[in-house]
Amino acid sequence: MRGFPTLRSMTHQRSIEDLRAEVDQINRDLLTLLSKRGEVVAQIGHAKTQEGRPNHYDPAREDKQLKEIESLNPGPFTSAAVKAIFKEIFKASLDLEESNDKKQLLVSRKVKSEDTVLDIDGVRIGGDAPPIIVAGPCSIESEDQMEQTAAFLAAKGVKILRGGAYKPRTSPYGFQGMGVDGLILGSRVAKEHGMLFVTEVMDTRDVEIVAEHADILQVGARNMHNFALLREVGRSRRPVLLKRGLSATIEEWLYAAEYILSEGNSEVILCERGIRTYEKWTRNTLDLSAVAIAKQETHLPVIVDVTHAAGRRDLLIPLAKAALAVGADGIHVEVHPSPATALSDNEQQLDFAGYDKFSDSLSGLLRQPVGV
Ligand SMILES: O=C(O)C(=O)C[C@]1(C(=O)O)C=C[C@@H](O)C=C1
Repeated sequence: MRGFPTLRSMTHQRSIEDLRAEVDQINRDLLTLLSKRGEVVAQIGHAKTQEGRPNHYDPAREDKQLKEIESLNPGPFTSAAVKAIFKEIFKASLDLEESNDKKQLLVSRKVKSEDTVLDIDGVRIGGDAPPIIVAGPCSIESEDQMEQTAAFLAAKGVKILRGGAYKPRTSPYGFQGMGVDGLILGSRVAKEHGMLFVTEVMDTRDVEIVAEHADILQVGARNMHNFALLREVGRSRRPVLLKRGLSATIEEWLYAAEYILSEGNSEVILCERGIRTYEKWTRNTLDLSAVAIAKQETHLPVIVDVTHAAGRRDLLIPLAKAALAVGADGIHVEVHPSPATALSDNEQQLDFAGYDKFSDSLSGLLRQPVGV
């Protein structure tokens, strides 16, 4: 019996090898076209950046292309399959545009590969410098309080004294800080003990006066999105300690730093201080990956404020150890002679005995730069 003719006997069948060779050539052609598309799209991305459009995603443009692709689809692939492939192409194109954009950020390691090491009157921060400690009370409250704290911390080798003169309080009726008197006091006491003085500036109108008294200007978490303030501290020519915003993404934090660098001030210290999450057992959630990412993606020093991250004293030692283990260039911790009577944050500041225990536990990690 001869039976029905098979497909093979009806057509001249090409061998699998032969067909695969043709597929290989089509792949090469597709790749050439894809690369060509990528280059054109990169130019679109560049033009968008120059127009000041940081968000390159354009769903309307994608939709228009998908509609045309659907109407022209000759088969054999279904429209759904072809659309899925093109959506992947749009996604890769968008990633390309955005990564090109990031490459040009002044904070990026792609622009400056070596670590930025700050040298503020001989105090080195970042790079191969040993991790630093920034310590002091939440608020500057009195001469006695500052004098006692500075004398204690200086004797322990702490080189940077912190203290808030302007306090961003949740309630407008809470203690708002000593203002200019606090600045004068903080800077005098720090100088007397051979320390640098860091304090927060909250208002563009105060940048000049704060820069006159402080060695480092702090931009607090609540002001990380205050772009006018970021620009102003960028023009101030004082090093800036930039805290990450309460709910800021890493990208937003790095863009905030970019604002400062773009004004010509490259002396920025990033400070991770925990972010808001659903977790209630800590005041914030310390984001250690943000520290590792900021170290990887930027050339700036990164420190960790363990006090605000935890909001509780019993976690300060393990969190500081973890921060140093992931590469932090320093630790920020609040210390007060009598936390119970402090005018702000009295739940979380360390007393002197607490600080002794804290620094003893970290001593091995503080002497040597981690990873060297
Ligand atoms: O046409 C643009 O605006 C592009 O940025 C290019 C492109 C694309 O790949 O076609 C990429 C991302 C946008 O979401 C839309 C379109």
